[in-house]
Amino acid sequence: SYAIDNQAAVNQLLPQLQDSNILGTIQSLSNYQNRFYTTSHGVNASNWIAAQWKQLAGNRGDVTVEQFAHASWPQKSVILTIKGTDNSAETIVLGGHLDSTVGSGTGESSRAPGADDDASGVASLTEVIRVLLAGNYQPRRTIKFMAYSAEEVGLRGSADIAKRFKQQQAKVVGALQLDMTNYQGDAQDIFLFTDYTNAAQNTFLANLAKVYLPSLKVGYSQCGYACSDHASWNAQGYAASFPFESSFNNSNPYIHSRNDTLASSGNQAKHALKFSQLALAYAVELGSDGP
Ligand SMILES: N[C@H](Cc1ccc(I)cc1)C(=O)NO
Ligand SMILES: [Zn+2]
Ligand SMILES: [Zn+2]
Repeated sequence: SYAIDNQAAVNQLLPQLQDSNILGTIQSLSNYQNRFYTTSHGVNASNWIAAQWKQLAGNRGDVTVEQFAHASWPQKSVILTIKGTDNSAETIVLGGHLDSTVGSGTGESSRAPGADDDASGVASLTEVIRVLLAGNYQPRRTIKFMAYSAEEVGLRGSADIAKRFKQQQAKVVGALQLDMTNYQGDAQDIFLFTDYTNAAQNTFLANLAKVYLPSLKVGYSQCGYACSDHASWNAQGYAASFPFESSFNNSNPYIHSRNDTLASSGNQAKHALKFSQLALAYAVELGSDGP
């Protein structure tokens, strides 16, 4: 059940989320020449995220960081796990993709900053990790944060991982995807996508926004195709959701080009902060449910 019954914990943690940290992470990630799944820069960016998340993990015994190696390309996905206390068999997944592209023909020397697509999503998630761990939050369910490789070439990193989880009969209660969180194309703040997602979980997210983020306007939209990694979890029968920065018609025109920079999103991360807030509420409300 999608009960909203952890106001104390969520309201204590929400104010600690800071857009300045999100901005810094987007800047660092978009400084790589590109983060394409087959280049040295792409491999380095994955290693940088793993190092950042390891730093945030500190010496918490219930937190591990691993890199998930993919068989046929060099860029690894990154997974941070906060092991649950008394309901650790049930897992919540929050993801974004770490790779970037400027379309077909992207190679070693291509300039693909990918600030919005999807450094913004990885940065939004990294700030949630920082606050959960700094606040010494201990979930009852296991929470996994994932930075996927090779999303731009067919959701390949998340497909590998979701298939592995299904093979292992993992009990994934829900998966949330953050892909493009920082370009505000519309007056509304957050758009919940209704295709390749789970309707009940989408309603839960809309309710979380109503309770915890009452000043935010929530809209709905569709991609019309499997447009990000939520579709990999959906394909394996898991409940997936995809809160997005804008409506389909007003989406960021700069993506998949060298102009997908922080400057194209107004040199700010205030829009991305909203997604950290929603993701934190989602992680704590779902993460705090017992067996
Ligand atoms: N196609 C997706 C981006 C994307 C997703 C939704 C909408 I609406 C517009 C654009 C992509 O490139 N993900 O990396
Ligand atoms: Zn993307
Ligand atoms: Zn993309």
